[in-house]
Parts: sequence; C-alpha cells; structure tokens
Amino acid sequence: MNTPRKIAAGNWKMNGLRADLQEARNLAAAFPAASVDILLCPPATLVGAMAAALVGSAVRVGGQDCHQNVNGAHTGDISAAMLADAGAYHVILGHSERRADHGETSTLVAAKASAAHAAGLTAIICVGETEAQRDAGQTLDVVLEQLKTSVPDGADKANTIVAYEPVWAIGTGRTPTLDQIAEVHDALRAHLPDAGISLLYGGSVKPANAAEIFAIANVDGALVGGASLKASDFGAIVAALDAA
Ligand SMILES: O=C(CO)COP(=O)(O)O
Repeated sequence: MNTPRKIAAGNWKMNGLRADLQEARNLAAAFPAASVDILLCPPATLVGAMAAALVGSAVRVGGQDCHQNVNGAHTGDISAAMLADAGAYHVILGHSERRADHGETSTLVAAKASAAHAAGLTAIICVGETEAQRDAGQTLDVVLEQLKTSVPDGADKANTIVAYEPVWAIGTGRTPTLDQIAEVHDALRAHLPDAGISLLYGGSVKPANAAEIFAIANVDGALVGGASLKASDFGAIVAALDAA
C-alpha cells in the first residue's frame, strides 16, 4: 500500500510556556485513538516536557528546526539527535520563517533533513511561494525547485513529509482557492521521490476551512500554526481530517 498517511501537525512557532502543556494534554485526551497521525511541534524549550506529558498518548512531538551537524561548536543550535533524545519523532525544516529570518537555503534544508533522517527523525520539509512569485506566475516553478533541492537523497514515506505553505497565506487569514491548492499539490505529488509521502497544506488553516481543504485530492493533512495553540481549535481540525 502506498496510500499516504493522514497527518495533522501543529507548529507552535515561538509560542508556549510550561503552563500551555495543558493544551497538549487536552488534545491527547480528546483523541485517545484517532485514525490520523497527530503531531505538535512546540518551541525547543518544551519538547522534552511535552513528550513527557504525552507519554502513552496518540499525540507525538516534533521540533521546529535542527542543525545539519551531529554536534560541535554551534552555540544556540540543536542537533537532530538532541531532539530525538528529548522525545521528538519529527522536525519541521525549511519553514518560510526560517528561510526568511535566518537565510536558510534549500541546500541547507536538505543537509538538515539528511541529519534528521540519520537521527531517526521524520523531516517535515516546507516549500511555498511568496505573493510576488505567485503574481508573477512562478508558483509551480518555485515550489518544484524548492522540492527538488530541499528533499535529500534517501527521502521516502517513512522519513519525510512535505508541507506546501504559501508564504502569503501564513498567519494572514488568507488562503489560496481550493483549485490553487489542488494545482500545487498535484504538481508536488508528481515530483515526490516516493508517492507515499504525505503532502500537507499549511497557511491559515482553521476549523472553519479545514474540511474543504481536506477534501482536495492529494491533500493528506495540514501544518497548522495559530489554530494549533488551543486544543479546542486544533481538535476540530483533527476531527475534520479524521472525517475526510
Ligand atoms: O506557518 C504555518 C504552519 O507552519 C501556518 O501558520 P498559520 O496557520 O498561523 O497561518
């Protein structure tokens, strides 16, 4: 079977203190046995504590970035092995905020993904066009180039997830039309190294639009930012994916 797994992944970005772990516990309590994979990616400071809070639950924990090296003199950075050691199963890589804020190139993202694979983590590799690139008609060229250069050799459905996140849709409340999402996901699917890799959509996913997005062919789930911070909102998105 090469059917991609359905995945609801939450990216807390730079949000969350220990008190917010209760949201993770509430989410886990609401889905003792969901048919979809549920994942929360808190800031690095909470990875270990969240993993401990979720032991025995169906919700897994991931990081938001890792260094491409195994260890060494890289002040402030975290290796993939450290994330795994803290209880993470996944790591988001190449998010547009990392590409923009930290100048991450696709070549670097591929190196980080290889490091994640070597540490036994699943890499969630993000691609997406800016608004200017979409307006210039470059969307498919941009995302396919990012896919080709950010996904390393050895990537397969067991160690890699790809997320399409149009930069202009992140945190803006704006989403592409369903046809626009379908067009990009169809193109990405056709160019994946393994057709069983799950393809997530990200960018202003919320309970109100989740079901229509999950009904699109080749959308296997979502990478959710703001709406993943509250168990009630994220739980509604998980339930929509479960029902899709
Ligand atoms: O960047 C995102 C997830 O990685 C999407 O963020 P929002 O859901 O807040 O738009």
